[in-house]
Amino acid sequence: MSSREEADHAGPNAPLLTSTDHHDRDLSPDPADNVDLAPELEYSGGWFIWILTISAGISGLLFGYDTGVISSTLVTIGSDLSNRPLTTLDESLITSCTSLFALVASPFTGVLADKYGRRKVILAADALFALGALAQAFTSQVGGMIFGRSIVGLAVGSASAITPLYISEVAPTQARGRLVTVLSLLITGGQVVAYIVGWLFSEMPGGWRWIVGLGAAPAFLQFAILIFLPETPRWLVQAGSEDRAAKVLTRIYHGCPDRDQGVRRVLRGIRREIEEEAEEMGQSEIPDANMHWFHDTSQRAHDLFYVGGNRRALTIAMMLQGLQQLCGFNSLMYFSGIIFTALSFSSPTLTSLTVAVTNFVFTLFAFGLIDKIGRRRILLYSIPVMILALLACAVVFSSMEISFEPESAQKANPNANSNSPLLVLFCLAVFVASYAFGLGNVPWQQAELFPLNVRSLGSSLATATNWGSNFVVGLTFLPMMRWISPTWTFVIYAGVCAVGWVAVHAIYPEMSGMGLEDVKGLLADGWGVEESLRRRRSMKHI
Ligand SMILES: O[C@H]1[C@H](O)[C@@H](O)[C@H](O)[C@@H](O)[C@H]1O
Repeated sequence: MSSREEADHAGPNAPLLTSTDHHDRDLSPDPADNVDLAPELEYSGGWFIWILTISAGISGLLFGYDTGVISSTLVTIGSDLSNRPLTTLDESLITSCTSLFALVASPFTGVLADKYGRRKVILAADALFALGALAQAFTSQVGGMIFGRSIVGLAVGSASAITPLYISEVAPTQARGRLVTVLSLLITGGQVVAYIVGWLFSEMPGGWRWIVGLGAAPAFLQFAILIFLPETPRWLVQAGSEDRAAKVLTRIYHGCPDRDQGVRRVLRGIRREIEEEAEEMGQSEIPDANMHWFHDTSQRAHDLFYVGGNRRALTIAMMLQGLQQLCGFNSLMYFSGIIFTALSFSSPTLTSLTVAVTNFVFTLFAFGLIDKIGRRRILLYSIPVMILALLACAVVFSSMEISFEPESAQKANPNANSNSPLLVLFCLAVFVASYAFGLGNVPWQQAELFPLNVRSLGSSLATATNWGSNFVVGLTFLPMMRWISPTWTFVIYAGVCAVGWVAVHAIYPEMSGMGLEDVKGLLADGWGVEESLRRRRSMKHI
């Protein structure tokens, strides 16, 4: 038996740790705490973890719906707002205010999630989702629409920072990748639903009010369910409620043959992390989250930027999130209607649906394979396919006469009898499929990179990078298509992906199969790439 197995066999019937245990504890290393060496339990969770994941994941559905709904909304509003057709400025403001406010909300989310808990932040985001949806549905002014979309932006920003973190913190290690990918499935599923709803209501007078207003329904549903669901065990221990954390873990590991062992192992890992943090801060007790809140927040920010391992985690998470957006994927999400109109497809909205559906279907493949293939490998395999697809698109575009000037939509199509539009569609579908398989979901695994004390702050800054880059792409795509040509626009996106591949290869370690509490050691003295690959190889041999 390995030392680690012995540690966890400290007795399956030994009582679970209680909130008072840590006061009697000596901080010197205890062999039973040696979680680094222990094999992870082969347990990927029962029904309870699925309920938690799907309930929290409804935020993803809302995020997808509210970002996917914009293209059909814009084309169906007509003159319903402010008694005039929308100007180009109105359209840009209505589209980009959501990403901008998401960018504003995400950094604060981390601070609030540490103080009030992860669950309360999700509930607050629900209230904002519902308010924003209703404000849009009942407005008669362009300004009201921008207000509603901005409120939705605050909701999307906080939900996208907090939900992956909640799921990572409740998930058993062996299923963490898949469970966080459920969130990506719900985001991309929400985008498909948005496209379908948009298409169904587009002919109805005032149908756009239903399109945007329907976004309130899942928010009410999630609010009702989440009230009954627990806070994450990690946050509970940090807040001094170890008894409650043990209860939640016992439910999570309910069907596991070694349930008590699993619960003890996770609790030990969390406590060890908190104790190390306390030691580093020169304290002898676990910090009380309420009393030391202000001090903790500035300490966390300091730790995030000045502790090497945390800074490395932040660099990786921000790099991945920036890459996810700067590869240009969302230009298809937001402007595929315009692209397919310029390519003279007879039904641009229906053609756009292929983008959303491909995105969803390949996220489904990622869901099935991510824990087997591993996060790093899935990216190293899929990014080159994205590059080839983008370059192929650029080549086809260079052989076409195509214009993205607004007035060109009315002109005769010079490519009417060529196969080029179909070829572009095919290349875009390959690009979307490879994106969905890797970059579309792996960056949302971000929470696992950070140790507990800086997890929510780090995750929210990485999420802010996502929204900042999303905003840049949304703002620059059409001008780039017009001014430097579609060919060069796609070559630039391919270049971003190539740089991203090199960065992933150099600094992103393999996180699959690692406990959340083991990550700190991995990034402590370097990027940990070799070490992580060694661990993964040896895990496969256990
Ligand atoms: O993970 C999601 C998903 O890939 C969506 O399709 C995309 O629109 C989002 O920007 C991204 O964060």
